Amino acid sequence: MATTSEINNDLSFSVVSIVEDVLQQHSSRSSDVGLVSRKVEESSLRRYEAAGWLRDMIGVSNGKDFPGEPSEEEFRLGLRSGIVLCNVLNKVNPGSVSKVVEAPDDVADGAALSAFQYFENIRNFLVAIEEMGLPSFEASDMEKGGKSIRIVNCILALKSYSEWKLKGENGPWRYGSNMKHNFGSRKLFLRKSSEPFVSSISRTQSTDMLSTDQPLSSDGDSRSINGLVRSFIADRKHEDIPNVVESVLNKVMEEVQQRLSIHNEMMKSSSKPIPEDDSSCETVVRSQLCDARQHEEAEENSPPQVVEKKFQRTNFEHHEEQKILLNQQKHIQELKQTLYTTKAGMKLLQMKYQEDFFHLGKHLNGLAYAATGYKRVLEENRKLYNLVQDLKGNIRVYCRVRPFLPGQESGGLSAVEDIDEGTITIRVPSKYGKAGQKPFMFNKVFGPSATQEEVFSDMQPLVRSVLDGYNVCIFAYGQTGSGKTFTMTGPKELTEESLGVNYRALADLFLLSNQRKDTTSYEISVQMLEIYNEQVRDLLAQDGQTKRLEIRNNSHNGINVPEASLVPVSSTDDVIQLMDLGHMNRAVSSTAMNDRSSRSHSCVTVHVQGRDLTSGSILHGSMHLVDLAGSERVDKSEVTGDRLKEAQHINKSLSALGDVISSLSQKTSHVPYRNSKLTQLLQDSLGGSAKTLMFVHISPEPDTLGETISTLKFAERVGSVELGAARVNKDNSEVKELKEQIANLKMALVRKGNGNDVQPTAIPINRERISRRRSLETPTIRPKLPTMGNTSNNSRPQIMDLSGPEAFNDSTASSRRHSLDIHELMKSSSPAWPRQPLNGKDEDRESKSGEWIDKHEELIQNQNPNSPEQFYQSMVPQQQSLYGGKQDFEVQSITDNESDEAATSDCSDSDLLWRLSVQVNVPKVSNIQNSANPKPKKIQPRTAKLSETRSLIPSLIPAPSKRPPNTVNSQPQRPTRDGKRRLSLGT
Ligand SMILES: Nc1ncnc2c1ncn2[C@@H]1O[C@H](COP(=O)(O)OP(=O)(O)OP(=O)(O)O)[C@@H](O)[C@H]1O
Repeated sequence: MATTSEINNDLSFSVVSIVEDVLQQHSSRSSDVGLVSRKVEESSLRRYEAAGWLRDMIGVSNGKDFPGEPSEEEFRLGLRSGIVLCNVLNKVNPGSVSKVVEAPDDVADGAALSAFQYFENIRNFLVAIEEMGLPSFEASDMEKGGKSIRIVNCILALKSYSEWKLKGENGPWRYGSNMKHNFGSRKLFLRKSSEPFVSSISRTQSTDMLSTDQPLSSDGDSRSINGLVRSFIADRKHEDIPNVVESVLNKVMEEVQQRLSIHNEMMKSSSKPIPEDDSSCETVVRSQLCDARQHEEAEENSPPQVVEKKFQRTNFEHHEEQKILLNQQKHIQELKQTLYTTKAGMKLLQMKYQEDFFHLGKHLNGLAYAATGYKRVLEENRKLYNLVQDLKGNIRVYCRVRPFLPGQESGGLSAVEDIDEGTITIRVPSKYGKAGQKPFMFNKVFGPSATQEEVFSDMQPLVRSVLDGYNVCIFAYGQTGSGKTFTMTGPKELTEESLGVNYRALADLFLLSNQRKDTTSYEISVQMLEIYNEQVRDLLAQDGQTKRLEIRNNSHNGINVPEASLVPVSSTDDVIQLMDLGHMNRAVSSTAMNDRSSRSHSCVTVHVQGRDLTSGSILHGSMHLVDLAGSERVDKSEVTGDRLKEAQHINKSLSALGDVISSLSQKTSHVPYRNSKLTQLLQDSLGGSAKTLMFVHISPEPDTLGETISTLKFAERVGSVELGAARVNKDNSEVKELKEQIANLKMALVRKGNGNDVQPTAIPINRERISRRRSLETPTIRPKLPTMGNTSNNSRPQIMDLSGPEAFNDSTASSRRHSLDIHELMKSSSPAWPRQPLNGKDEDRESKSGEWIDKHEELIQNQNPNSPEQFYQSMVPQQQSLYGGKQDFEVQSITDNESDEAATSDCSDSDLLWRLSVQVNVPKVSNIQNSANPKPKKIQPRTAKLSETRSLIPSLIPAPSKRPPNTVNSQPQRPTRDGKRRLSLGT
C-alpha cells in the first residue's frame, strides 16, 4: 500500500508534470501551422540523429532491426525492450546497468514484452540515466501513444555526454544549452534490489539549476516549476505574459483539482478492509496497489477523461473482483458445509456399515450354528437310523474306499464320484450300460482319507458291547487288493496309527475290562482260524499242524470250533504275539492281481466271559473279526491248477454267503448255512442274535469298476437283511431257578401221566424274573477246550481250559443246587431215569431260520441222565409220536429289569436297544436226546405243516395276556409264528 509521504511526493511531482502538460498544450495551441510542421520535421531529424548514433554504438549487425531513419513507431519498438538502450549506456558509461536482460529470440516486434523485461531493462536504464543527471523519460513513453520526443531527448543527451566523455574533458559535465528543454517528469523507480532510489531532478533550463549534485527537495520542485514557466514565457511578448500566465495558472489549478479528486477516490477504494487470514487478499491488495500505480501513471500521462475512464474501469474491475471474491468465499463456505455434511454422512454410513457388519456377523454366527446343528441332526439321524437298523436287527454295512496306491493313479480319475456320510456315488461310464452316476447307501462310508482311528471309532460301541455279553461279527468284504486286510489288521509295516481293527478292538476291550474290574471280572481269550480250500485251520496251532477242525454251530458258549486253540490274552502285547503267529501260519502266495493276496478267509474270534462280582451272574460274548478272501471272479485272477482250486473254493464260499444273505433277506424258512464252511462259521452272526457289521471295501481304480459295482450291490443287499434284535448271553440265578421249576412241573406231569396222584409242586413263578436271555445252560458243562503244550514252559499266553469247575465257580454251586432238587423230586417219583449215551454227532443238524439248536441243552441231557428232561422224555413216548417227535414250549417273554441293568455297555445303542426292547423272545431249546432213540435224529427242515403240528404241544408257561398268572396250562399250545424264540424239547 502506498504510504502518505509517497502520495505526497507523487502529488508534488505531479504538480511539475501538470505544469509541464499545461504549458505544452498552451504552446501547441498558440503555435501556427508552419511552426507545427517545422517542429515535426525538427523532431524527426532529432530522432534520426538519435537512431543513427544508437546504430553506430551497437553496431550495424546488432542494430539490423533498428533502421537508421525510423518512424516514430519503429523507433519506439526498436527501443522497447530496453536492451539497445542498456547496451549503449554500458558502452558510454561501463557498469551503469549491471545486468541486461536479453529478450528471447522468438519475440516478434510489437509483441507484448514480459513485464519483467519491461521493468528490468527500462527501469535500470532510467535509474542509471537519472543518476548520471541526464534528462529522463517515462517508461510508458515506450508504449503506443507515449512521448517519444522525451526518449529522443534522453538519447541525444546521452550522445552529448558520450562525446564529452570521449573528448576526455575534465570537470562536471553540463548538458548543452542549445538542447530543447526536457519536460520529462520524474518517476520514482525502485531498483531491482528494492533499494529506494532517490532521484535527482535534472532540469535543463539553466546551468545553475541543472547541477547533478542538487538534492531532491521541495525547493528543487519549485525551482523546476519556475524554470518551466520562465522558459515558457521567454519567447513571448511582454504584453502577452500576464494573460498567458493567468490562463496557464487557471489550467494548472483545474488539473490539480481534478487529479486530487481522483486521488481521493482511489484512497477511498484502497482503504477498504482486507480480510486478514485469507491469502488471496494479499494478491488482491498487490493487484490493487499495482492498479493504483498504473492508474497514477495513467493519470499523470493521460488526459483527464482517459484517466477517469481508466479509473472507472479499474473501479469496476475492482468491484468485480470483490464480487468474485465474495462469491468464492460463499462457495468455500458452501463447500465447507458440503464437506461437513459429507463427513457426517460418512460417519453415519460408517456406523450403519458397522451395525450391518455386526448384524451380518450375528447372522453368520447363527448360520454357522444352524449348520453345526444341521450337521448334528444329520449325525443324530444317522445314529437313529443305525439304532432302528439295530432294533430291526439289520446287518450294519460300512463302506471304505481305498486310496490310489503309489504309481496306480489313473490320471487322478477315481471311480468314486462323491462320498457323503452314508452315500457313495459311483461314476458309471457307458461301457457298463447307461452312463451316469450310481448312488449306494450304507450306514457309513469312509473316503480314501479316513484314518484307521476314525474307522475304528465308528465301530467302537459295537466292539464294546461284547463285554456286555453280545455276539458281534465284523467281516471285511471286497475284491483282492481293496484294503480288507488293511482295515482289519493294518499294512505290512505296522505303526501305532496304522493298527487295524483287530488290534484296536482287543486293546479297547482290555481298557474297558480294566475300567470295570471293580464290578466285573473278565476273561478274554482269542482263537484264530483260517478257512482255506473249505478246510478250517487253526492259525494258532504251535506245531503248525493243519488238523481239520469241525464247526459246531450254536454251542452254548459261542465257541463254534472247540478244537481250535483258545488263548487267553490280557494285553496288547499278547495279541500282537498271537497275530504274528497267526499270520505266519496263514496261507499266502502270489496271484496276478495282488502279490499279497490271501486266498483264504481268516477269522480272529475273541471270546469274553464276564462274572458279575456282586450277583455272580456270568455273561459271555464273542466277536468274530473276519478278513474274507478277495471277492473277484476266478477268470480275472488268471490262475490255474492249485490257484484255480483255491479261487473256486473262495468263490464257492462267497456264493454261499450270498445265498445265505439272500435267503435271510427274503425270510425263507431254510437258510443254507451249511453250503460252506464260511457260512457255517458265521451262522450265529448272520442268522442268530448277534450284532453284525459288514465292512465292504472298494478300490478307486476305474478299471475295476465292474467288480466294484457288483461288490456294492451285494453289500446293499446285505444291509437290508434283518436278523432280529441282538440279545445278551447272560446266565443268572433266576434263570436257573426257573429251569428247576420247569423240571419240577415236567416231572409232575409225568407222574400224572403214569397214574400217580402226585400233584405238581406248586412253585410260584416269578414272571418278573424270567430271563429273556438266550442261553439257559449252566457253564459247568461247557465243552472242554483244547490246551496247548506245557503252559509252564511256554512264553505264549496260556491256552484256557474251560472244562474245569474252577473256571465257573458260581455255576458249579448252581448246578449242585439244581441236582439236589432233582434228587428230591426223584425220591418222590417212582420211574427210573433212563441213561442216555453221549452222542457227539448232533452238531450236524441243520438249523432253521427263526430257531436255534441248543447243543448245550442236548449236553445237559447227555451228561446228566437223571435230569428231569430225560426223565420226561422217557416217560412220554406217545406224545412224541403224536407231535412229530418233538415238543415245543412257548415261554412268555417278560422284561427283566435286572438283566437290563446288567447290560452296562458304554455302547449307547446297544443299551438303548435293550431299553427300547419291550418284549424279547426266549430261545428254544431243541434236539434233546430221547432215551428211546439214542441215535441222533436228523432233523428235516420244518415245513409249515410240521410247525402247525408241533404247535399242539402244550405250553407250560402261559402268556400273561391269555391266562391268569401262576397257573399251568396242561393243554397243548400252538406255537407262535411271529419269530419268537421257543423253548424246544427235541426227541
Ligand atoms: N486305506 C488304505 N490306506 C492306505 N493304503 C491302503 C489302504 N487300504 C489298502 N491299502 C494298501 O493297499 C494294498 C492292498 O490292501 P490289502 O492287502 O489290505 O487288500 P486286501 O483286500 O486285503 O487284499 P486280499 O484280498 O488279497 O487280502 C496294501 O498295500 C495296503 O497297504
